[in-house]
Amino acid sequence: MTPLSDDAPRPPVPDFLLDGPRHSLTVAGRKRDLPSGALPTLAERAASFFDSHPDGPRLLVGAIPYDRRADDALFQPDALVARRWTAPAASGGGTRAVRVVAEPSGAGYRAAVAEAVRRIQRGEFDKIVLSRSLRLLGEQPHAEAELLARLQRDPEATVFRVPLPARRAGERRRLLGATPELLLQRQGRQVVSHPLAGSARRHADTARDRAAGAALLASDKDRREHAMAAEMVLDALAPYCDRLSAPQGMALVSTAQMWHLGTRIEGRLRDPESSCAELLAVLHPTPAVGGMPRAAAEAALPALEGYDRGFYAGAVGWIDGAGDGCWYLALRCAELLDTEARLYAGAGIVAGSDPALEEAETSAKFLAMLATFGIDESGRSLDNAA
Ligand SMILES: C=C(O[C@H]1C=CC=C(C(=O)O)[C@@H]1O)C(=O)O
Repeated sequence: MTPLSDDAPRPPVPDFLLDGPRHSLTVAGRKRDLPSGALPTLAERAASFFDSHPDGPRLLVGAIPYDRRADDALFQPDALVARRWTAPAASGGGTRAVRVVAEPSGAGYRAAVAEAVRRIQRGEFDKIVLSRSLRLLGEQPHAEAELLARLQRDPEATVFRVPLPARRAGERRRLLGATPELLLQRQGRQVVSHPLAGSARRHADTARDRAAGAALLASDKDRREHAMAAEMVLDALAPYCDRLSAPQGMALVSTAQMWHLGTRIEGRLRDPESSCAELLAVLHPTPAVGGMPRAAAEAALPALEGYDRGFYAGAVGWIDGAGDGCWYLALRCAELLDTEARLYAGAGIVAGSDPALEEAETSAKFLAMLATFGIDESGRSLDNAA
């Protein structure tokens, strides 16, 4: 990738940020947008972009939406910021009053899960990830720097902030969150993907927390849910690799709030010309966010969820002129508009899934993001919690 420049400005809120235990990138300024398009055309658009703009940086950052046919949002930055971004000291802005509107309602979500389980029993598909959303309606714009600083408190998650295309004149739209899941990293001939699926809420009490992790690792439902995601990633990468393995097998992965089942997959590309964008087009969406088989789950998803996911469960990251790149799934996130934030969380549904437990799992996945707003799921301030 383009070398870092130490004199690049350090913005109060970066134009694009990816900051986690294994990868970190901050950029300032937006030089040019990549003409948008669907994921299968990304590799071709990126190649022609770098050909026609040799001035650099040879880097594109941004987001791809959940729907692989919908337009992505990538841009070439003015500069890379050398130092790790942390919120400016006096960013201020604590908890603000917000009203929480669940879309769908809890009952609506449980009904969708029950319907998905019936369809799985009928053999329409084996797995589908169903999400629900919470709209946080406030009276003042959200303090973005403060939200990002709070997200950065979890050392296991990768914090991201990315601007999204406006849907109407004057709209300021961006996505921020703290994701646990690496979709794809390509560095030279090395590729890594770390699919997660199967989840349990963590606990403050150490013994209870360990027991929750151990129960997850032993859960047949969660292991089946996970295996479908890991196998699809292995199958998708296999034709591109001359070596491909999951050295540690299925293992526990944690964030501050959640346990997950994860399989770290590492491979070596057969053809050094296979670019990150080309591989993304094959991988996305994996059954960690979509379903299995992909086409049947995709066809059922819009009616079961009742909304367009937009960039939630898409991916955020970068690609460069050498074909390298690094992309994380856009999970545990909020789409910020002026005074509104929309949060999303999903859960993998397989045979035997229980609607109430899946709803509880999505509530647990909302915890990290809600805590950054200082509220619980019903909008009560955490500062006043007994
Ligand atoms: C779809 C989400 O999580 C995915 C990642 C990890 C575990 C998952 C699960 O157990 O269902 C999901 O596949 C989300 O956080 O919205």
